Amino acid sequence: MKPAVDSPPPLTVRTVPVPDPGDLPARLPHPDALAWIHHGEGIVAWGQAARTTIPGGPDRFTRARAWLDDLFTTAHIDDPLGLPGTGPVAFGSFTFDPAAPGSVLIVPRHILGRRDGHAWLTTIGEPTGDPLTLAHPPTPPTGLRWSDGTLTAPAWQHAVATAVQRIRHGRLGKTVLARDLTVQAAQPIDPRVLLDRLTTRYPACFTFAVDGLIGATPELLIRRTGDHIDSLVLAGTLPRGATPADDHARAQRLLNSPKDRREHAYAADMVRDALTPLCADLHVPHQPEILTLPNVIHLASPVHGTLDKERSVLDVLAALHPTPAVCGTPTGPALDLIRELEAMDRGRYAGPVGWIDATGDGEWGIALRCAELDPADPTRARLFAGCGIVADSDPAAELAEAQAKFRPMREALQG
Ligand SMILES: C=C(O[C@H]1C=CC=C(C(=O)O)[C@@H]1O)C(=O)O
Repeated sequence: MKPAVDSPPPLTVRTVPVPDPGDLPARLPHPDALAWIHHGEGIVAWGQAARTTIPGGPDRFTRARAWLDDLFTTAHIDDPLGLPGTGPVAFGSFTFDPAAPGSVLIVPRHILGRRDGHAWLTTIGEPTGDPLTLAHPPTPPTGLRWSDGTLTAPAWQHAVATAVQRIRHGRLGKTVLARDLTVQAAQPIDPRVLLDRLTTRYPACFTFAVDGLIGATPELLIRRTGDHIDSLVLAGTLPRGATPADDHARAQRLLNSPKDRREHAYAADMVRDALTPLCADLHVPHQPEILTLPNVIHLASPVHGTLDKERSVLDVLAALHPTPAVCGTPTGPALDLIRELEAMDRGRYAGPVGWIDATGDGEWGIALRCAELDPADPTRARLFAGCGIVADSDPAAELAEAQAKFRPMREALQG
């Protein structure tokens, strides 16, 4: 069965080179923004030429791919640049829980991109005047009121303590527990303000916006460029220190912490196991390195490989999600424990988020450090943060880590 879709007529797609557009979020003409930006480069987009929602189920990535193949293979494409992200593109965001509905793919009407000295504008369907002149300055959110989400901080610490007990006495090595916060603003929250603040403050992260899910994730799940793939596995975290010397000491502590190294190894090993059958060669470092962000320090393993045959970025993504960075090890029992102890619907938090073009190239992150606007009331949003839990995790330290992971989005909202 195919996903529930409108069946659009064949797409007409035209990509043209444009002068350097400068700051990408500043070019978005209205709040209904799509974005993927890293170190100031990437794509922003608006309008909808086609859209599908994908039900939960083990075949959801295959369904997504089938829908895109139909759309892109029948499209009339004029793309003199032929770069990753030129021609037609779909933005996507999948729910964390494979059984949950709510995953979405959107093919925008207008895509503005900048990469490696090239800039382009892609228009899908009939041109609608000059979309680059439509920008209106967005208004920052005001009157913010914060509340606990599903669990209070003490209740969440209790859930962490329960997870630790289950891990010590069961066959589970690791799980990942998240909590949510809610925020209420006086007016609808404009994603462009959040994108602007996140790209400025977290340039090394992948800043994204897809259908009201906005964030800046440091974790690259998979990038495909031709037959080359990259991934950045993260797990093991400390909040930033107060001084450079303190940061240095914390980085050493992280590298030498058996608890954090174990937490990281679960994630890196799973990514290696999932990618090995898809690759002609694969490099996963033996030791993690340190990634320092403005709010936290992570253990990080950059992974690179060459695919053994033609595979879309979605095929690779299907083999990876959910990794132990957001779920645990083994996957099934870890997922069951998350469903039981978090007592909330993660929605698209911790799911894959990114873009794919007609050649199968694309970049997908794990949707972390993010907020989801309430589709029924855009003055409201839910923020999420989670932590890997292993046998020797300390609930108070995990709470402090989660607070540090909320910071990018809290501050993007607060100014
Ligand atoms: C689940 C989150 O982070 C994951 C990614 C990096 C480090 C993590 C950790 O050290 O716990 C988490 O596995 C989150 O930010 O909500």
